[in-house]
Amino acid sequence: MTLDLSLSVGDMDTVQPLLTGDVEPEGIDLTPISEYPPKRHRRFFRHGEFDIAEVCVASYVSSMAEGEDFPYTAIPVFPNRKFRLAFFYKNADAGIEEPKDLEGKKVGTQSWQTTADVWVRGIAQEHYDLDLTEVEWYRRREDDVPVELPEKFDIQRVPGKQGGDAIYEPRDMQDMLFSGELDAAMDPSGSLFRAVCRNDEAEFMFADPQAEEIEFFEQTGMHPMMHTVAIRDEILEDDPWVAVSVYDAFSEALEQCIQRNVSPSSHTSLTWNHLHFKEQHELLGEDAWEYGLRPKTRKELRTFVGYAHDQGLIDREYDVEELFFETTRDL
Ligand SMILES: O=C(O)c1ccc(O)c(O)c1
Repeated sequence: MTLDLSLSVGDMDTVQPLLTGDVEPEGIDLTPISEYPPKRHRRFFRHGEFDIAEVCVASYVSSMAEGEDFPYTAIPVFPNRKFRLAFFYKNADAGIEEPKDLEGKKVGTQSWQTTADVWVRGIAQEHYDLDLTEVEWYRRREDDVPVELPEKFDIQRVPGKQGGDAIYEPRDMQDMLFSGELDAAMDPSGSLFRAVCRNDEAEFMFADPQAEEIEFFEQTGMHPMMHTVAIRDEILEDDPWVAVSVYDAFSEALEQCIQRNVSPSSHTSLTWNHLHFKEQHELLGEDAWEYGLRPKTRKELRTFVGYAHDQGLIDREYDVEELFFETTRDL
């Protein structure tokens, strides 16, 4: 007998074979649903949709707070990794040379719990000496897993488009950054990236973000994970084999993705994709996208948990093992 389960993931190449049905987890008849990250995370964490979902690591660790009983557990699969220093922008006239100059300034972020922004804030603090408590933060969205944030952080809501009793809709971060109402902003969605590439009012925080990211990798060996995969506990309680079956399916999908990327074939309009992949492989190593709890991934998770703790998202620094379903800790 097979189980009928729903799965929501993004549309990244790492998970495409699960969306197309080219890869099917053993014993499971999957209904795959592709959904854009913030909406997918909200639907899973707030509304309990989907049996299995690719989710934001920060909201997942926040859901583990003592006394809370969120009904899902992750497996060590990380379909989306990015350095994110290229997703950090400044107003061109704000007089910001380096992240430390953001002390006393206004900085936009998505939700406090957006994993990409947790990484960027943590790296800015650890590697660029930015005191996060000295920044005036503006967030666009409430966190998907509500937590009480420490008062030492000055976090305000981005002003709404309309005043009065109108339903709150945050003002556009691009307008606020370009006009100088925000001195800097973080945006993992890519919409500020496109705007910054086309306009002079704002710039990348780092003059050469790719060089900055490569240096970060050379110093730390980390390729930050954005997402993990969570499964509803009621399924794992009845059928614990689902965890390894889903892990294996994500691993097979990743392998197929890598095989496509290395081939100079006709599946992409990126003319130099195979050469770009070769360059990435030489820079980041064979395990750039590894799944499972190997030493590199353990370091990334420990660092992330430390950042999440420093930033008030979790009340203690969880051990890496605690984060994942028991049978998937040693795969
Ligand atoms: O909050 C966002 O916009 C956003 C965008 C892309 C992501 O991968 C993500 O996790 C969040």
